[in-house]
Amino acid sequence: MAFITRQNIRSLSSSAALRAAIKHVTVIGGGLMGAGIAQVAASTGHSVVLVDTSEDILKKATKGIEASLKRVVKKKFAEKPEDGEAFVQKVLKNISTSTDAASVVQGTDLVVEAIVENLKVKQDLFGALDKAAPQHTIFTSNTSSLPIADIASSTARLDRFGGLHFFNPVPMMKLVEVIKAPATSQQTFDVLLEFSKALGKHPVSCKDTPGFIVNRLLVPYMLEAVRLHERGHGSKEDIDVAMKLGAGYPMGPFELLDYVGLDTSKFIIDGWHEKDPDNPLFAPSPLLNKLVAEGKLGKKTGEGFYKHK
Ligand SMILES: CCCCCCCCCCCCC[C@H](O)CC(=O)SCCNC(=O)CCNC(=O)[C@H](O)C(C)(C)COP(=O)(O)OP(=O)(O)OC[C@H]1O[C@@H](n2cnc3c(N)ncnc32)[C@H](O)[C@@H]1OP(=O)(O)O
Ligand SMILES: NC(=O)c1ccc[n+]([C@@H]2O[C@H](COP(=O)([O-])OP(=O)(O)OC[C@H]3O[C@@H](n4cnc5c(N)ncnc54)[C@H](O)[C@@H]3O)[C@@H](O)[C@H]2O)c1
Repeated sequence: MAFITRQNIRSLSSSAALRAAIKHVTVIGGGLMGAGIAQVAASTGHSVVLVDTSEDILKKATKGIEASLKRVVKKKFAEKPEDGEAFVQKVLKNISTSTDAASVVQGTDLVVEAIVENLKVKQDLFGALDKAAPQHTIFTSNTSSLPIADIASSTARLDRFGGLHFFNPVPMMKLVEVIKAPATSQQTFDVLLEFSKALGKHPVSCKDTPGFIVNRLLVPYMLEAVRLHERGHGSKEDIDVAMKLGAGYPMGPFELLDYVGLDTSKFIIDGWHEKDPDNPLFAPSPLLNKLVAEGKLGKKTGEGFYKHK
């Protein structure tokens, strides 16, 4: 047991205060990431409103959350399945849904945006929310590849705007990249670090630099895997097996692309190509473009590089 000193009483109470700052969370976008973020926030006692553009999408998201929670409790409450079912119901009660973002943010402490990876669409959303949300509300984006400062520029709350980059699948992946843009205040950043810990995640501090930490390293690897296959130097199956058995990765690059979504992957790479058109690393991939044009977006549509049941 640690000695209780004046200093650690002070730091305990300040971290408790930072945690208490976030009770009501609005998650915008009920796709792969937004549903996972809503699930984890609700599982850790936050009151969550999940927002998307239609009731049908929200119903599908809620069903997905329930299925994922059942997988989580199967292990966690293996000895007492009835407690597991009670936990699932309690978590679901913490989540409500809406198609009207501007009205729900009026009662929220934190907005986590997880909509399509498009700068203009994100800026339009935050521009509208900035007028509706109270002064104290912190805005965050789960963007994979866009500068937080560019997204925040459509608002007048640059000091209360940061990045919270979660990883897919959110209920299983322990990391959150917490991004401090140049204008993000230290207090906002500290609240976001504490919020990530309150979710049971491990936060790392990132600057607002391209790809933050993980994607700055992961994207070039994924790009090279696709190029290697396009050059005819390896089948996608062999490349995937090689990286799993040779490098110890849980998924090969093509399996991971299907898991992330080929539309999202294309948004990321097209955005970087637009910013840096002479960089051959970011040149478009004919194979990726063809699959997206055919509506083969990966696991979420049943087919991408592979067929999924
Ligand atoms: C040239 C142009 C090319 C374009 C390239 C562009 C590249 C751009 C791509 C970059 C994308 C970046 C995206 C983003 O910004 C950052 C990311 O998120 S990157 C993705 C990070 N994620 C990973 O790397 C995942 C790797 N995979 C895994 O860790 C595991 O495979 C898995 C997903 C955890 C699944 O585990 P498995 O053992 O394989 O499979 P199981 O099904 O047995 O699951 C194990 C265990 O986990 C439980 N579980 C799995 N999923 C969920 C869930 N959603 N909810 C709840 N529980 C889940 C499952 O029940 C099992 O539990 P157990 O049975 O053990 O109790
Ligand atoms: N897929 C991944 O592995 C992954 C991982 C980390 C971060 N991200 C990032 O998270 C964000 C979302 O990715 P995703 O994979 O969940 O995408 P997704 O396509 O699965 O979901 C996006 C959701 O946003 C909704 N949406 C779009 N515009 C909206 C608006 N204006 N208002 C409300 N809802 C709107 C869509 O209807 C859709 O349900 C992107 O910025 C992406 O780069 C993705």
